[in-house]
Amino acid sequence: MVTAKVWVLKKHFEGFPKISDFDLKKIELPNLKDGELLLESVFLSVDPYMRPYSRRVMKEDDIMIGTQVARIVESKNPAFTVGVFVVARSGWRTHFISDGKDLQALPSGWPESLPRSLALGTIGMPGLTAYFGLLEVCKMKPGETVLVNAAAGAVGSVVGQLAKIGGGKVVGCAGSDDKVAHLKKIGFDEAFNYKTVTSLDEALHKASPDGYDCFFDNVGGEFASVAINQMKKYGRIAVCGAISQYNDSVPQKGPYVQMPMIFKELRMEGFLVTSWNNRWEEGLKALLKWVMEGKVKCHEQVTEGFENMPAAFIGMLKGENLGKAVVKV
Ligand SMILES: NC(=O)C1=CN([C@@H]2O[C@H](COP(=O)(O)OP(=O)(O)OC[C@H]3O[C@@H](n4cnc5c(N)ncnc54)[C@H](OP(=O)(O)O)[C@@H]3O)[C@@H](O)[C@H]2O)C=CC1
Ligand SMILES: CCCCC/C=C\CC(=O)/C=C/C=C/C=C/[C@@H](O)CCCC(=O)O
Repeated sequence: MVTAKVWVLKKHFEGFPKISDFDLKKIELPNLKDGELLLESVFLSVDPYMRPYSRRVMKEDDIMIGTQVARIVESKNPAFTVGVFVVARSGWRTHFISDGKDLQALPSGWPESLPRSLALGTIGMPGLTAYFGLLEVCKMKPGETVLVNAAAGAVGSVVGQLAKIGGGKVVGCAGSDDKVAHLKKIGFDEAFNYKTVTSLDEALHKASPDGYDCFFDNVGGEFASVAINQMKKYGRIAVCGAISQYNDSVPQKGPYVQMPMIFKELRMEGFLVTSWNNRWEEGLKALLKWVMEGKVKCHEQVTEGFENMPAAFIGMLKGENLGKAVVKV
């Protein structure tokens, strides 16, 4: 019998999640039946969506939702071999049993030298979010100017690099000077610390006096209200996330966007990366190629230890991560 450790949602979050909202439990796993696999989590993802989704899809005492890179340690399923690594959506667990149907193989051609944790970030769901959000929602064209916030994070850092590959000018903002320095290092044309500028409006104008063709919004709230006034005519806004609001007990007033939307004839479109599930293989193949060619640089914030999952999650929500936040078991 294998004993799995799991993190459950002890109490629904009120405002910012607290360590006391989580509970660490042990579960004795049964012996495998024919067709089943036993897997151990190697890397686990902590993502912003877990905060808003917890209220929508979880009840108290549920195991926290989430994805992991896991290794097959025992197999009674001829289609799966012990030692193989896969991406699973089994939540915050150290070990779990699967029938194989919910497992994704790493993209073919994954080199031994490439950290498998990237399958949770740049070459995974966040990277695909950047890929489809920029190419299919923003529909960025060469020579255009792209604005992205939370730019040093898992999604934003890929948006900026894909925009450069696509021949765009890229402006990014993030919440620390170290993150701003990182953005410039990975090729952003302009970058600023939104927490320290005296005026967001002036900072956005200085970074691109002609305005923005595409705005990849990860943050929402006040930032979106200011940024929309600097969109160029016929600009496109990809509403990817609203992390500035996830921890609000009372939702902020939405940005007043009607006037610029009308007079600039803007297109604003919300999207979920899961809407392109049938094209994830295409996206992952492209992202893996760009990473191997050195055109997309990857950065991870690795927290050691399964016991530190709540701290890693809370830290990410507070902006303590540079790059994709993952937990190494
Ligand atoms: N639509 C979709 O299908 C998907 C949407 N998303 C969304 O994309 C966004 C980025 O996700 P991801 O890249 O995984 O996360 P990140 O790796 O970017 O980490 C979250 C970052 O958000 C920033 N942040 C946190 N709170 C605030 C705030 N109040 N105001 C401004 N910035 C804040 C912090 O960076 P900083 O230092 O810049 O403050 C923090 O590091 C999220 O909104 C997420 O929900 C992600 C995946 C799929
Ligand atoms: C209050 C409404 C909030 C709506 C959307 C909030 C955030 C958008 C976002 O971050 C969406 C993320 C989508 C992630 C998809 C992840 C899947 O690959 C895996 C889901 C994990 C699981 O099923 O356990």
